[in-house]
Amino acid sequence: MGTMRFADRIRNLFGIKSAASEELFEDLADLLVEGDFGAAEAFKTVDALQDICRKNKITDRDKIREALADLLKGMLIKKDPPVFGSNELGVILLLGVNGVGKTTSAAKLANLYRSSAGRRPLLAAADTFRAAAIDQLKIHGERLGVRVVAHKHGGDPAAVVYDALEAAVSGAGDLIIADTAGRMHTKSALVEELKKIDRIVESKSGNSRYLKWLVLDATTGRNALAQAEIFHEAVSLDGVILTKYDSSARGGIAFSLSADLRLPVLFVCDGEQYENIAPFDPHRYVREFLGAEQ
Ligand SMILES: Nc1nc2c(ncn2[C@@H]2O[C@H](COP(=O)(O)OP(=O)(O)OP(=O)(O)O)[C@@H](O)[C@H]2O)c(=O)[nH]1
Repeated sequence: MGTMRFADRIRNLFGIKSAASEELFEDLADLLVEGDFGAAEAFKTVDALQDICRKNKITDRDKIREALADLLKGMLIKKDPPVFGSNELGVILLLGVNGVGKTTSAAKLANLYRSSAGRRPLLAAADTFRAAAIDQLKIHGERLGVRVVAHKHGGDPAAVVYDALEAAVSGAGDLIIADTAGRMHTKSALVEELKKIDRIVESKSGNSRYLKWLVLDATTGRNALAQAEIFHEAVSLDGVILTKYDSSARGGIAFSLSADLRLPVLFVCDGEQYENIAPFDPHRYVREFLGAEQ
């Protein structure tokens, strides 16, 4: 992405004092591609922007930027995070490759839903492939005072979720947040395992509200979209959590997730602390993407 932050470059592009030219739109298309847009989508967006500018006789760069902001906002699927009913059991399966921040996000969600919605979360350590993942979730559980349902390393992850469901039904909690494996011996083994967990939760969750969220590292660019495609195809996702949004290397993956996969971003995480999670705010996301000052 070069040495200059993407947001700074976008800001520079619109900061030039001359009137808009064909070149501005060409540079913008290039920048959008660097900001995690697919090439086709970047050109489509810039074409639409040029149309709007022509129709409305907009030539001022500030006004073009405003039109772009509206266009980008319109691309994003807006979906509020779920509010669970008072007698409703929620089951959230967190998916994603290793290192994206799944375990941390599970802990953040447990903390958030407990403090803001009065839920009684249960963490389920369904990444049994990596011993450290189980330990890490247990540490979060101890720190937060949240019960962690775990089996031994190498155990059956579907059985862990099953146990968490039994525990919840017998009164131990009303929101299961399950951490799953991000890596196995092969990609197909991982996909098969996730499908199996999905089948079991689907069949055992009865009247509960079962949701599948993918955790994506906002700094991994188009690679994040490739991950989303694989997981979405395997288990049909309900939404995305974007992590590491505090990094300057973040791009605009939410646009492609909306445009290509019709997947909403539900939460954005911007740090390692439990409080560093917030519902996705399209307005703010677009502002920051376009290099607005914080
Ligand atoms: N800066 C920043 N760091 C984060 C964020 N979320 C998670 N991390 C860090 O990213 C690293 C990986 O997070 P984990 O939660 O262990 O990731 P995981 O996806 O569970 O990965 P595995 O346990 O390896 O499967 C940790 O050092 C986290 O503290 C975030 O929003 N911002």
